[in-house]
Parts: sequence; structure tokens; C-alpha cells
Amino acid sequence: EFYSSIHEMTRVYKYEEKMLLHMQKFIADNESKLDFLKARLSEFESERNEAQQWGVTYFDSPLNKYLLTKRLTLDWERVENLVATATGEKPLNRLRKLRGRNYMPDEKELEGALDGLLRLQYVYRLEARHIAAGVLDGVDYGVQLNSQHCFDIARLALRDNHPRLAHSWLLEAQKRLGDQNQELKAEILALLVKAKVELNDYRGVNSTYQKLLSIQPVSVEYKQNYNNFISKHLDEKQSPATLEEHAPIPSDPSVMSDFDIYRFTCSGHIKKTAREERHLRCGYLTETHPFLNLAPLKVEELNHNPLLVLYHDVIYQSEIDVIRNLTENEISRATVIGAKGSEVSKVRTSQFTFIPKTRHKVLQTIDQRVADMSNLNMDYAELHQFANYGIGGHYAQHNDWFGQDAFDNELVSSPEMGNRIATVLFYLSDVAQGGGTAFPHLKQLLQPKKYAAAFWHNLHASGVGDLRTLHGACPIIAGSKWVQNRWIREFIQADRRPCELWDDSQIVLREILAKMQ
Ligand SMILES: O=C(O)CCC(=O)C(=O)O
Ligand SMILES: [Fe+2]
Repeated sequence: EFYSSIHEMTRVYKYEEKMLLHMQKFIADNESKLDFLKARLSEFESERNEAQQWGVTYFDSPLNKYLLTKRLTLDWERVENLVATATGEKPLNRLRKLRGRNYMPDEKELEGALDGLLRLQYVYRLEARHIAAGVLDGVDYGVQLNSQHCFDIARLALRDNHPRLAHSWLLEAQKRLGDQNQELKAEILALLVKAKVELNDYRGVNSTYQKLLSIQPVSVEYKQNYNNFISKHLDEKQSPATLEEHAPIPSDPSVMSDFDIYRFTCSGHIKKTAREERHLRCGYLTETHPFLNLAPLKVEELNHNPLLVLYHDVIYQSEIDVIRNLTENEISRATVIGAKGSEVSKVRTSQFTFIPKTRHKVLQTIDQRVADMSNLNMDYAELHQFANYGIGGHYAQHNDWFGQDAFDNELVSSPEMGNRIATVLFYLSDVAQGGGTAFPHLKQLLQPKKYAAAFWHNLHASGVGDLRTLHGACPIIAGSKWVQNRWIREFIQADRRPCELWDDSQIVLREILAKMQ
């Protein structure tokens, strides 16, 4: 799946270059065929004109008899043969072969790409009119979408329960429509009515129907829909507010769904106040290992309880180069744990792979560093996980720790190692726009910074999963994101657990639970 990663796009982009060459060849072949036919046609015509002028005496000349006979045998046969040859078959076959190649996107991919685009619009509260003009969150990419593009996006938005977004895309499709395309115009109007009705906003619906019926007066379907509409809605009260492209943000976060608090953290609407930030420090970590006295780690506190910190410059370019080589041909669409085990889901659109630390010395070196950063034993950590997100790629809010049902249903690998006590998330790339890691309960949004790593505790001291560690990877607006996950398990950590964790109280947990209900 290529929309979930930028990695494969470059490959198919090169295939398209070859496809263009075949198309040129097809056109050139057909053009020379038509040129030949045109030349014959005018030749035949002029010979016949000549004959016309002479009348029947024309055939007195044996030369003319010969010319007509030759035309009707050899010349017309050549014409027939040429018309019958399937010119351009070769380039056509090559074209088909290229499009049938591995990695070529199909219609499902197209949907995935549009889905990613809608996600960006929804999460970052972008406006259709800006996106259509190639402007994403203030950055101009110099692309323009046409009316048909906008209509296609609207159709998908409506199907996926985003009538507000669909509505705004339809207005844009209307604006970008030339006078000539009446068919598309009717389709836009018909969908506009549908979006409005879904939004329970009947303003303008009547006149939209009338416009629609004036373009396609014979459509039985549209007429029926209109009569239906009139009988149901005409005297219904109009909703007072103007139709906003995005629903307003509730002022109280406790009434929001988990997805909403995640997306409002991605968009920067949920964030720590200056007051909440004032206890957080930056500094050099020297305690966990004597070696750190020589080479202290740069650490930035992002939250105290539960602990969330960002280490700067904890992985080297040479190590990232090795990782990119190791993962190059292994990476494939990421999955999540569903009811029946691993499954592909819209909730996580990235590509990933797991690699054991025995594969390369660099992975062991990294683990040594993770042990210093976390003060935890890395002997039984999970396989190294590497992930790449493309444009629109994201991982919706989730907890890294496993719930009891995952253990009960045997969905946890090596359950004897216990739950995921902590996570270290390395950023192996910067991201041009979007793509932060959002912790809605901690009101933190970490913008990926190459060579840095986030570290947090996932569990309460009691071993119970900490709901406040809910987090997600915000969708990528531009660029590509590479991360590495180290998931550390509870087994043999008893003597290592830093004392801050023991402060963690059940009271906080109860508060959160109460808020969420
Ligand atoms: O990519 C990110 O920013 C977060 C990834 C994550 O949370 C995960 O893979 O579990
Ligand atoms: Fe995670």
C-alpha cells in the first residue's frame, strides 16, 4: 500500500515516466498511420476529380483503365490492411504491463489517499477552498484541484460521515466548474442536497433542487427526491446558525471523545498553559550510569506524573543509515491488535517492520543507550519496531500497554514478560509539516526531531495501565516520518523502577476515570 508510505511512491513515479514514453510512441504510430491514410485519400480524390472532368471518354485511355484497376486492387487493399492493423498494440501492451506491476496503486489506494487528505482536513481543521488551491496549513504547494477532483473528495467525505466537509468540497466543486459541464453540475447539485439534508440544514435546498431539475428535467430520480423533500421538509424550521466547515470545539475537554482530544492536541487546541509548564525543566542526565558523567544525556521534561521526557541527540546518523538499510525491503502495512489478532486498520496507516536485536550490532548499541535513558533492563524488551508514515499517515489515540482482555485472549506476545512498562520512541527523521506525537491527557504535542527520543512510563506503580499515557501519531501533512519503538516489559524490572513512579496514586486514576464517564 503506497499511500501509507512515501517510500514506494518514488518507485511508481519512475514507472509513470516509462508509461509516458509508451504513450508518446502510441500517438506517434497512430499519427503516421493517419497521415498515410490522409495522403491516400486526397490522391484517390484527385484522380477521381480528373475522371469526372473527362466523363466517359476518360476510360478510352488504357492508362486510366490501369489507374482505376490498380486503385481498386492494390491501393485499396493497402488501405484496408493499414486500417485493420492494430497500430500501437505494442506500446499498449507495455503500458498495461507497467500498470500491472507490483507496487502500482489500485482504486483502493486512491481511496486511501483521499481518506488521508480528509483526515488532514478534519484533524488540522483545514478549509476545502485552501486545499483545492494547493495551500496546506499555510504552505503553498502550487497545485490546483479541478471541479471533478473536488466532487470526488466530497463524495467520499459524505460516505465517510463528514457531511460538513462534503458540503464545503461541493461548494468548491461548484466554484471551479466551467459552464460547459452540465452533467457534473447536476451531480454536484444532487450531492449538495444530500449533504444538506444529512446536516439537517434545509436552507437553499429548495432552490438547489429547482436548479437541478432545470438542468435535468427528465430525471425521474431527482423529481421523486424533490417531491419527497417537499412533502417532508418544506415548512420545517430553518436552523439559525451559518454552516461552519468544522464543528465548533467544545470548551470542556471532559465531554470529548478520545479521538477528539487526540485531534485537538494534534491541531494545537489542547496544550499546557504557561502555569502548567512552569515546573518542567531541561538539563543533563548523569545519574543512571557512571558513563553519563562523561557524556551526559540532554533531557527535557515534558510531564512529571506520569513521566514523559524527551532526550535530544540520542541516536547517530550512522546508526540511522544502518537501520534504513536493514528495513529497506522489509517494511509493509502496519497492523493493530483487533478482536481476532493483528489486522490492517484505518486507525493506523503506516508501514512497519520488527527486527530482532541479534540482526545487527547497532541495535544492541542502541539498547545499551536505552538502558541508560530509562534505567531499565533491556534483556527482555520486544523486537525493535521501525515505522514509516507517508502523507496523511497517522496512528490514532491508543495506549501502548495491553489491556486485560488482550492477555485473556492470548493476543500478547510473550505474556510471561508482563505488560509494557515503558516506551522509548526514537525520531529517525524530521517531519516537514504535521506528524507530531500527541498526548492529550498530558496536553503535549511532540514535534518529531531527528536524533531525539521520547521516553515515558506506561504503567502505574501497581502495574495497572495508566490511562493518562493515551497518545497517537498525528497525520503527516508534508514529508515522511520514520520512528523506532522500544517497548520494555515489566519482567525483572523490580529493582530498576525509578522512585518517581511510586508517587503515582490511584486517586489521579479515579479522577480521570470520573471525567471520562
Ligand atoms: O509515531 C509516533 O509518533 C507514535 C507511534 C506510536 O505511538 C506507536 O507506534 O505505538
Ligand atoms: Fe504508541
